[in-house]
Amino acid sequence: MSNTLVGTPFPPSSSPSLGRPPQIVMKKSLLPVKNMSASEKHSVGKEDLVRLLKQYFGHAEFRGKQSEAIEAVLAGRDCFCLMPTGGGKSMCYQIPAVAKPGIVLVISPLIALMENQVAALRMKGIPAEFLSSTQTAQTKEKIHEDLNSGKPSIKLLYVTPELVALFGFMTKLTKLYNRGLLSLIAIDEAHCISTWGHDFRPSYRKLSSLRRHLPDVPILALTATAVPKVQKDVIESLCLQHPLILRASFNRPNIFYEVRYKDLLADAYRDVSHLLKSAGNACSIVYCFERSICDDLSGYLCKNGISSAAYHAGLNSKFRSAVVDDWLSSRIQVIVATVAFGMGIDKKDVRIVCHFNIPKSMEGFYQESGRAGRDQLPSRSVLYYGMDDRKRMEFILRNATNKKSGSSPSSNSLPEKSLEAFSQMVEYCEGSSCRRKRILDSFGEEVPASLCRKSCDACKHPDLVSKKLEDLRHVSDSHKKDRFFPIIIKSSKDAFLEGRGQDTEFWNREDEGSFSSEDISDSDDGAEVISSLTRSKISTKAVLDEKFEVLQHAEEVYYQNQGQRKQESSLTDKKAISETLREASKKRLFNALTQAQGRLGDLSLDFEGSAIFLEMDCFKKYEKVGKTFYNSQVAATVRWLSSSSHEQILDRLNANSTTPASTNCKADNLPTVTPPPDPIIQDHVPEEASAGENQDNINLEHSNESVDMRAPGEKIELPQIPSFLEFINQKRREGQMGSSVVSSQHPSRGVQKRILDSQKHGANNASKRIR
Ligand SMILES: Nc1ncnc2c1ncn2[C@@H]1O[C@H](COP(=O)(O)OP(=O)(O)OP(=O)(O)O)[C@@H](O)[C@H]1O
Ligand SMILES: [Mg+2]
Repeated sequence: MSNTLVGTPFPPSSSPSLGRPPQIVMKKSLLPVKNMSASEKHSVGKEDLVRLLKQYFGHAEFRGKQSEAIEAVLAGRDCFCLMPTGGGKSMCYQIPAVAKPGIVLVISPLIALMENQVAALRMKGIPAEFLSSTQTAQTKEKIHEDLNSGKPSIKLLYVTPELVALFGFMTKLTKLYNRGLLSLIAIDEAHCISTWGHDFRPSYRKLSSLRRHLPDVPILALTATAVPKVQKDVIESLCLQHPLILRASFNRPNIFYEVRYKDLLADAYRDVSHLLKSAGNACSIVYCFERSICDDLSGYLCKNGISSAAYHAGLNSKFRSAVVDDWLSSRIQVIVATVAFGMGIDKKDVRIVCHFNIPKSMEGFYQESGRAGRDQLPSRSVLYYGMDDRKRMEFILRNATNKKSGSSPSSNSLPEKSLEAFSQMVEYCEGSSCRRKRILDSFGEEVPASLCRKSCDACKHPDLVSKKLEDLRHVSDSHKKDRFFPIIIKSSKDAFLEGRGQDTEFWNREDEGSFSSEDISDSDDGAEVISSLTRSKISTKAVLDEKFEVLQHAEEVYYQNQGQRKQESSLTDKKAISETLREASKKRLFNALTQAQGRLGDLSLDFEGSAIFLEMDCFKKYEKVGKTFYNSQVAATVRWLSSSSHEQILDRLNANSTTPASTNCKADNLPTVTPPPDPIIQDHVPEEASAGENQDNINLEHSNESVDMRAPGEKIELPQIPSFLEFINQKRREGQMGSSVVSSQHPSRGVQKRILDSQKHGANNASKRIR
């Protein structure tokens, strides 16, 4: 064994606890890296490395390009390592950590990922630590103490890119570097640095300063998903110098690829349930693009005897951790998740990865489906393709603003880039050729179709797949003719415009962390994309909404300052509109539509889509106000459906559609009728009021919508929005008059009432019924 090989410095510990590095007995003193000669750097022989692999990790030999990568970095060379999901990239920096003196700095995007790896390493007796805001000050202090000591015991230090960007931490790293203690910088999931990648994280961009601050330390960039453009971007951004570029094949021969067509299935949920049941108790992941679908589908699976749980960023972190623990330890079989789940999860026996909605890019799809079969045993990837999902995704990608791409010069064409990437997924689903070849082609890997060996549906059952695609085309054609398409498109669009897109996490992996700006990326945030989209597209309504929001916020701050924080938060909870309530409302509206169909004859409607749309309408108006108003609005809509005419219903559904599709479909044939009013808050309206009688109604949230619907010349004055000062002064006056208690219990109603009052005076003809 060579002199520089660390040997067996870490006696394996059976139960090392996090935050307490195991006692380390160093056989040799650590030599500062900078003091090593070039020949010494090369001196760790291949047999030594295999020995360490066996000793610490129990593996007999290196896989793929592992040994090349390890040898390169041990020789002090930069390396770009492209290996498939589950290919064993972590080993490329873990072996150097035990083979070489000094500390390996690992930059990793997720805290969960770091925690997992650190725990696993410590179980193997390798001193590893991570730094994040989730740790106690005491733990962090211990780590820093160790780093500052003469002979740090830590061999691998995991940190987030956000931490590296902090001046204070960079200073610490520079000190370690100057003492010759930094042996390697490993950047995991390195594709996150590129705006061309599917998972861009602005914080990764800041890693470009590493080379400047720590010039002599070799950098190892690792990823499973980098198309040539991304590869170039990563290498340039990290300033890698003459890196060794290692590319292992992306082929995952043990995964069978299949596409199922939702539009040809009677019930997609039932199909998923059958699929999972057919695999016995196999461990599986189902990816959905919305939180509500995760909840809903998981509930359905549970009802059908499959142990499953939902996982998404809308659940609190304790609950999510419990779900992951249960799933990792096989207490639950299926995890139904958004893309917030999975990066870095190393569960070997996942047998099925199912995409219930089409992913936004081939890279994402490859990475997610690649979580199947990490043990190299036969596994399946099943993608459920639906035309509505496709349209929805296209709409979202087209409208995603460039904000996400930060200040990168190449950021101007983000929507085009995204759409281009998405088109590969559509081709994957709608094509009849080998799925495996399509995946590999998209990564620039040219392979013959024979490589597949009938391990995708297109190669195994070519006639069946062709037949399905033919059927799909028929359905698609008749869909265009018969279905009330605008509703679906409108509802999905509105979901985004009105902020519901926060439930959609296709781009939003890192919100899994949700700890602090140090730990997660701060600008790659779906909500931001949505809000800028909202601003640009519905500016008129947004002006009113925004003011209302500012007032609400001011009011909240005011009361918080008055020491009423507790009362306020319990009020917020009470006002919250839960997903369960929303689902129940959809069902009510669906039933009302069915009854309207019974009353009026053929409505030619997609009832489910229409119910979703109407519910969304109620939700978007009253999301911020609370569930009482929302419930009233749903009830009013149900009543309105029970008394409206055929034309009024169609008109209401169609009038709100602004997509081009609306002009292609039924809208053209509809008679021009006076648009019916939106059903509005009718708490104060007699039950028997007809839709026609509601015409004069106006309410706060859609007063400007109502203006649009009126005949030209019929003007409605918008309510006066009080200034912040006016608002606060009035609150004070109310307080002096003893009315603050009432207002504080319903702060937003307080504002609302005043606006409604001014509306009453200002728009006489429009506000008759409000009180
Ligand atoms: N040489 C090897 N022989 C056998 N198993 C190995 C070898 N190297 C790594 N593994 C195992 O392969 C699994 C995947 O390793 P790892 O998590 O490093 O993959 P990865 O390439 O980082 O995947 P991902 O892209 O999903 O993060 C681990 O369970 C690891 O123990
Ligand atoms: Mg990995």
